[in-house]
Amino acid sequence: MKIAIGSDHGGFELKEELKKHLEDRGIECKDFGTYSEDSVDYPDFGKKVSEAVANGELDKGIVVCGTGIGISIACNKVKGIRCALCSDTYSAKMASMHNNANVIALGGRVIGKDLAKEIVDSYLNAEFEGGRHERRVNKIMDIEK
Ligand SMILES: O=C(CO)[C@H](O)[C@H](O)COP(=O)(O)O
Repeated sequence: MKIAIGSDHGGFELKEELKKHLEDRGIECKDFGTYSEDSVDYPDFGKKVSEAVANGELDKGIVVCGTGIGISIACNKVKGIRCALCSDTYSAKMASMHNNANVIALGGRVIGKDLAKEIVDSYLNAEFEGGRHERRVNKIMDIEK
């Protein structure tokens, strides 16, 4: 599995932590920036990560801004993206099992790094259940048409 990862300045520190965590787990990452704590605009990075997932270059995405809210909104504007803002491990697991989320967003100013790593692991370790959830996800995707 290959992961696209990106953040703004508010999520930079957590993004770096998560990148290291994924690499330690042997999961390949492509970092779409930002690459410092200099102030930037989160839609630019949500768009880059989401386009890479939507076009199939990478399998899933992880995005971080200060709250996770702005970057998740931006990601969900990209066709084919289902981005879930997660602040707990149960939601992260369900984002995968029920919603087939292909990107998760985290708030670098909201959650600590250890919880963030557990959230990422819960998301990546879970699989989409399909069945009734597939029908509902298809209805979400139909809204884009
Ligand atoms: O959380 C965010 C968007 O939802 C941003 O990271 C936050 O708005 C950036 O704020 P500032 O420019 O004051 O650092």
